[in-house]
Amino acid sequence: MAFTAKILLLGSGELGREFVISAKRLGCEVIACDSYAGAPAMQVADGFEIFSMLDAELLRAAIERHQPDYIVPEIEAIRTEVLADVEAQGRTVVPSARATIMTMNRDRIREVAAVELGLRTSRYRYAETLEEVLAGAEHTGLPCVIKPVMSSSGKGQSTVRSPDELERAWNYAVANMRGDRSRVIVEEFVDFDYEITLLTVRSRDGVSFCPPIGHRQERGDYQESWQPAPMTGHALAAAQDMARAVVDNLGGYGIFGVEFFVKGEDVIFSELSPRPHDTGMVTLISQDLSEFDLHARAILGLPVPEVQARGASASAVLLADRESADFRVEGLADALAAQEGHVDLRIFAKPTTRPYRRMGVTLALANDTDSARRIAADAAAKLRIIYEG
Ligand SMILES: Nc1ncnc2c1ncn2[C@@H]1O[C@H](COP(=O)(O)OP(=O)(O)OP(=O)(O)O)[C@@H](O)[C@H]1O
Ligand SMILES: NCC(=O)N[C@@H]1O[C@H](COP(=O)([O-])[O-])[C@@H](O)[C@H]1O
Ligand SMILES: [Mg+2]
Repeated sequence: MAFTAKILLLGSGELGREFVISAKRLGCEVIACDSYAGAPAMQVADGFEIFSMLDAELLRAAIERHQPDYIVPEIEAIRTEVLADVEAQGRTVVPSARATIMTMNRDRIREVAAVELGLRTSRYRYAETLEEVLAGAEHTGLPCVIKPVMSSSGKGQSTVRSPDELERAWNYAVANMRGDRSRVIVEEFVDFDYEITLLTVRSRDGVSFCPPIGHRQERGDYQESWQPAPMTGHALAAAQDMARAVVDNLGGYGIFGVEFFVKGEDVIFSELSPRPHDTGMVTLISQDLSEFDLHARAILGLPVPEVQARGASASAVLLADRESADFRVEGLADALAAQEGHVDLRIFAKPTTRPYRRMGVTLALANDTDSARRIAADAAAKLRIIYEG
């Protein structure tokens, strides 16, 4: 078959699945990798590989076997040294090996943003012992947020409000971190008015932005998102300037989800994903080209036109509440029968559930973001996970 390009996708969750669909529409061949069988992106890809992407030898072997034109990371937990090696040998890593290394480690990206680029961030300190955690909290003040430097989706993260909680937060972070570096970041708690993801595309046409996405998080994990997030022109311009500086520093082509906290007119850089962002699933309904379409176009070196927004939109998540390998999702007809606005959904068809695992998302398009949020949340509430075992 005459495919446009061959892509090795490292990580095959719900974000990967939508990316595969976008890439397939442009004629690509995609091999989806993850550590378990039946992952969402594997269900729609041309081929799949099941192995731990943290294992350098297995990762190298998969790259050798498939000889991809593009290596597209979809998760953070990847042996990024291998990506640096293969990039040095001439392979294309999306957006760049450097971007994957910097963003996998909170301390590295924080140094780029706060020190090298001088962007506004929360006050912070790193800590490798309980004593350093205590000193860090002295520096930031309380409340503070403690996170492993290697983690995502809020894993190992806690907010500390009184000094006697610091030890528990340190132990929790170390117990839930990824990788082998017992290192945390102690961050000043930012009492923000709202937080946003600014989807930023770096392509052959330069840097462009999607309208800002507002979102609400619980346990460090996203619950609902909406677009456009209302913000002043001044605050949006400040966020765009910071996002541009960061993505130009990281380099390469693709979409980035740049996260900010906003308080009044102050815009504070938080972190970013060098790939589609979970809160950006709202673009599946809100834009003519979704974040996944934009990622695919940018990677392939295709033109990236200005995004056409369809209107006020929102997404809301469907979460599991227990462990099961025998379950089904019901209520799709009820969820899609909203009387108002347009409603759509994605069911990820993951093979197992666990508490708080994201199993699906609802999408709504309405006259204003408040209505879109309400419609998306109502639709999500009509979806039910029926556990058989
Ligand atoms: N310093 C802070 N002050 C206030 N809230 C914070 C702070 N740091 C994190 N949070 C809250 O926790 C959420 C998750 O934090 P962060 O994005 O750093 O974690 P993450 O594990 O990388 O999440 P993801 O991988 O899903 O983006 C933020 O979106 C925000 O709601
Ligand atoms: N915030 C990062 C994020 O949303 N990542 C998305 O979740 C998947 C893992 O889900 P799982 O833990 O349910 O397998 C990842 O593969 C990616 O699609
Ligand atoms: Mg985040």
